[in-house]
Amino acid sequence: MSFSIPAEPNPFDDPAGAEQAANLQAVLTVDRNATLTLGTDALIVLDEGLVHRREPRNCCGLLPQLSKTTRAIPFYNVLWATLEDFEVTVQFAQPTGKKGCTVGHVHYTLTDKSMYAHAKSWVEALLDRAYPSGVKRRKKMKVLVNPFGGQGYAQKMWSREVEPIFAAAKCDIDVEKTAYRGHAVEIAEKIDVDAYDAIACASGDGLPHEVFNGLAKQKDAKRALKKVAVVQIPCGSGNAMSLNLNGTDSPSLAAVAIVKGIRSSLDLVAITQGSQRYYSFLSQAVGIIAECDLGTDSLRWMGPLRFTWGFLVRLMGQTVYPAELSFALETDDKHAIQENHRRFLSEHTASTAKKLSQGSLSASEVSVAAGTSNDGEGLPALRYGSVKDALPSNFQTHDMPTLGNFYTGNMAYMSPDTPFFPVALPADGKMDLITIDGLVPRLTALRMLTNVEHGTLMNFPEVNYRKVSGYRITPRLTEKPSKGLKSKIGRWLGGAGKEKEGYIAIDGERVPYEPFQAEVMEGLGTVLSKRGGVYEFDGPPAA
Ligand SMILES: Nc1ncnc2c1ncn2[C@@H]1O[C@H](COP(=O)(O)OP(=O)(O)OP(=O)(O)O)[C@@H](O)[C@H]1O
Repeated sequence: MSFSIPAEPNPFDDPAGAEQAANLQAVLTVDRNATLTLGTDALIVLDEGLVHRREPRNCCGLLPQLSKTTRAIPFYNVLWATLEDFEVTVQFAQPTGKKGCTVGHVHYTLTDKSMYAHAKSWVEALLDRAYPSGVKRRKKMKVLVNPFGGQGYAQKMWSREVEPIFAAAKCDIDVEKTAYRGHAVEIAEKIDVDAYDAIACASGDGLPHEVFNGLAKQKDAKRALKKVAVVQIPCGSGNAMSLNLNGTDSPSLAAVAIVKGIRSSLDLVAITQGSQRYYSFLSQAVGIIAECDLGTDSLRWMGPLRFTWGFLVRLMGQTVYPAELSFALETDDKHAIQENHRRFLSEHTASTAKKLSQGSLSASEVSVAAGTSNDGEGLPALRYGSVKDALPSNFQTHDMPTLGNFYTGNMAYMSPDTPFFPVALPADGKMDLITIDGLVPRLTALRMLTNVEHGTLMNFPEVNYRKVSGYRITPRLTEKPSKGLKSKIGRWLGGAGKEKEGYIAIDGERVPYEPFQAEVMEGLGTVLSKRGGVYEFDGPPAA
């Protein structure tokens, strides 16, 4: 029989002393009598040698006021730290206004050589805080640059704003320019997924779409999509992926977010159309949104305004896009959808805080990290069959002769300030489906438009907001009126043309105006994101 003595507090323990020892571990004293301290969220640099000249306020303004200089560098901004030959260097992302950052550094010499071992463990402790558990250091990345992305500025943005940040963070980079449409599909189809952590697309949303589709063509597609994260360096005209996952469309800020990115799962949507199969990560649009995205070429001179203008013209014309729509409904209770989203976000915040305090990976990250195991062969079978099959029995069908807007999203933001799908979640196994009748009063339609940026569009009774797991849409061909002054002026203003063909956009790319069927493949894709598991839009304000 054994028994244990209950733990008694040791009267010789000195908690204050232990704390002091920990504090000493956090401090590195360097030359110029400066100290580098690991604070709660930031590296604190206290350097008495750095003296500013402040506004002369003393001695009749003749003497400069001397002051100690303290600087706080958030751990999130720390890109790398080294100790080489008694030289300590910390490289970090230094903000340059609201929309960007460059690489800055602090550099000191260790004067007390006996402190070398302490300095070595201090640098490692700094790196542990800069790259907490779950954030991989020195990521290996294949960078694809679309030389035509962002009206031809993508290459410049990559080399000026992003490459120096990846280099400072010691990422292992292999760069390739895409040479033609579809090139990124081929590259991703052939890539050795074991050689990279991520494929980073210096582009708009077109290249990530191609990369997901290329990975989906690999022999061991499921594993490929789990092993390699797809990320966007926002250098295009549409940068929704970066806005949603990293909360920015600034290439340099996104670069830091990628360096610090947490692997997370992303639902992909499998689409069948004719004999084609595509994978969509962002959205599918039929009607007004697709037409504004793809059918306003005559208005290119307007720049980004062309989309809003095209939208308004169609709204005022009460343009309709008749279709038959069938879907597998998960829920259409908007109140329950918003409550569920709020609950998910607060649980995510709580589990992140717990993870940070324990320094451990969350369950979802563990499952994504497991992509290194040999757990997949091909892609999952289609639960609902293809567009060529009979409709599944759990699909409900609606005839929509006056459909104005059909928009399905897998992410919240579709462009800056437009969270069309404010309650979308990255890996909930559901698509967010919006339908709006084309004949809603014009004033209501205008009010809807102004509500999009607040994430409150879904609150309009005229807006159907559903969570679905699959759908089929069969758009009907309609000939728009081609005669008459009104229709001519309409077309000149970028309105709907007389063509029978309409527009369907999948992730912003045009596909044939033919029926298609879609279904969610839960968590099939992998991305890197700032907060891991949630988007950078926190949902509509509570009512
Ligand atoms: N070298 C190339 N020449 C022509 N097209 C290319 C090239 N490289 C990539 N593309 C195509 O450009 C398309 C748009 O790319 P991306 O989304 O990166 O840019 P973007 O600036 O947002 O452009 P867009 O407004 O046209 O979507 C993609 O479909 C891609 O296949």
